[in-house]
Amino acid sequence: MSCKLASEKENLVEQGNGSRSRLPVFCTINESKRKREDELPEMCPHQKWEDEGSLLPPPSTGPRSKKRKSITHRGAATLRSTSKLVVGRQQLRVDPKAGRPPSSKFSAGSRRDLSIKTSSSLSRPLGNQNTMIAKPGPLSNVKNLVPEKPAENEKGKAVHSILKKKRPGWDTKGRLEDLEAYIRSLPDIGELQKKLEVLTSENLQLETQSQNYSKRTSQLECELATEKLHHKQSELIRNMYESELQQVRDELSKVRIEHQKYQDELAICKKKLEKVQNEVKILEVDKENILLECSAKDKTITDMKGQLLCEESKRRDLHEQLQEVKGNIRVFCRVRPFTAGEIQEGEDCFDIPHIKVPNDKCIQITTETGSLIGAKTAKFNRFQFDQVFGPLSSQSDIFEELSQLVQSALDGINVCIFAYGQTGSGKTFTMEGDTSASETLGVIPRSVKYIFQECDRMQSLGWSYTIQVSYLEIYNEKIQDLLAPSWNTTTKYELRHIDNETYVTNLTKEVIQTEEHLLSLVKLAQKHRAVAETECNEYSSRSHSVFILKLNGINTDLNKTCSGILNLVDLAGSERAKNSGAEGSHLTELKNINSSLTALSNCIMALGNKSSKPSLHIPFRNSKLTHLLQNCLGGNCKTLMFINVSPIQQHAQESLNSLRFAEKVNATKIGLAAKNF
Ligand SMILES: Nc1ncnc2c1ncn2[C@@H]1O[C@H](COP(=O)(O)OP(=O)(O)OP(=O)(O)O)[C@@H](O)[C@H]1O
Repeated sequence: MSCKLASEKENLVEQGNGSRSRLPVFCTINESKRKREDELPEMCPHQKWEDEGSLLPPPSTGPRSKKRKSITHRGAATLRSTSKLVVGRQQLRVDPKAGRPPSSKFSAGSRRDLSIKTSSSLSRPLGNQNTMIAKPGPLSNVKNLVPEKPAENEKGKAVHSILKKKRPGWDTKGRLEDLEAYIRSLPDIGELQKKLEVLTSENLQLETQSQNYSKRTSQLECELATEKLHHKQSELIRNMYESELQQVRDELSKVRIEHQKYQDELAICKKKLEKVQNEVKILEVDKENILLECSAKDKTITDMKGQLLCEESKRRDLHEQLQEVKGNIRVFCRVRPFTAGEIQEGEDCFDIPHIKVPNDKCIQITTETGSLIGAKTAKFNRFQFDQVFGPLSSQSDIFEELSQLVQSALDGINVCIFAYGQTGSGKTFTMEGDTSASETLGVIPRSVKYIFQECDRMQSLGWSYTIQVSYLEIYNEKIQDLLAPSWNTTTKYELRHIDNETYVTNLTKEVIQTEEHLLSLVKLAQKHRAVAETECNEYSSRSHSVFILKLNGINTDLNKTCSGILNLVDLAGSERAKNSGAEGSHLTELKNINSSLTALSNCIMALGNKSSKPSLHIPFRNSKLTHLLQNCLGGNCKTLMFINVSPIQQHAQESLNSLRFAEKVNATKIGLAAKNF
């Protein structure tokens, strides 16, 4: 029984244009014959196979198949555009469509080999199949080359039917007939050749076309690659620009927001500006009104200033008249309290048993006098003065009464204020005070403060002042400068007279601008005194200190000047030499002190008598003190004598002496004070 070997194996067939087409190869074999063939002894396998009338060799298996394979290779067929069918030594062109050689007859050689060859150049083994039928490939021309299935045309059907016939081995003729019939059924080889030629030419055209297409394809691919590159570049650039654009857009949106913000602020500012401008307009109107008011007020001020000057002039006149009434020489009495060291614990420092101040103009000192029978009797010594200050009186109480005299000095009058009394009676406390506290400041710092205040007030009236200070001491009739940069006793200070004015040679004159400046000068003076104290015991008690303030005023509006001198004198202790029991240098000191105090007393007395006796000589030059103060004593000056009284019982007699001296001074009437204009 013959069977079809599942032989639809596909083979690749190269075509003219280089492409490949898969061709199925059919292989049929009569299996029963093959069995029989295997059973045949010593037969040439070709012979056997040919004898059985089969065109195709059986599938190759084992040693036999190798032989067949060789046959097959010899007869191997590779379908190309041109195919040849070789039968024996005859080559027949095969028309694959017709499936038969052009001639229906062909002779078989002694060795009846059957093989199908393709053009040698492209031939390639198709495997061990014996029969091949090319199936239609992708090209239409190739389709024509491949014969249809034998069963699909008439001739093929006939061949098939012939081949299917069972011929006995011995029926050689029959088998030949079958073969001839089969050959006849094959297509016309000439036609096939023509078709092959056409196909070859078409194939060449197609190859050329294909090459052109390939070139064009590679060219296009190149262009495409370039285009792609350009496209990619453009894309990159676009991306870059898009990114930049985005950034710019972001920035723009930010700027727009900022711009909006600024516009809002600008609008607010504009509103504010408008408001301020309106306010400015209102203010300008106000300003004009105020300027008008100011000019009106200026006129009023000028008028008032004139009035004030008149009033000031009247005030000065009235002040002078008042001072006149009060007297150009006045006496104030001050009783100091006990110091802490002078009383027992629990005792009242203000309670002084032997001194009483019945009113502000009277003082009573009780002294004891011995009688003949030995019993002591109390004697009440009463004195009347312009003002009496008890132990409770403060520094400010004192200055309140004094300030009018300081004002006189500012008005251009020479003023002398003396502190007279025994040692320790409170002279220095009254004149300088304790500079550690404002309440305990004495006459000197308070006068300066008052002068500065008055200078400010007078400035509004057109007055400007210069304040010049000198501070000296007279010890044993010798002048010492307390404001010298350093304490020295070698410098000579002499009294001179120029233009009716007394001055001291080499004396320091400090122009002071502030109170502080003055206080620093007071401290310097205290320092010099302390040095002098170490050189000479109780120096300050035995010297007269003179604080001199020269006040020079100028009023350019009134074209006036004024010059006044304020002398604040802390006199030396007024102890009587015979009572003190002093000897030697101390006695000399006391004598000098007493002679100068007597000279002062004499001068004051003489000044008092001068009104009735104009030719009366005033002994100013009897002491350095009166010589120095001669221009500040007398008719054109004002004098205030402070009598300081000690609270100590043992000092009562000395106190009485001071009070009696003061009483005499108080009784003196000096002529009218004259202004230094
Ligand atoms: N009014 C007073 N209130 C309180 N203490 C006073 C008063 N007066 C003077 N003293 C005190 O009494 C003491 C003596 O005073 P002060 O030194 O002023 O006397 P003095 O007369 O100047 O003496 P001297 O002649 O020795 O200089 C001082 O301790 C002083 O502080």
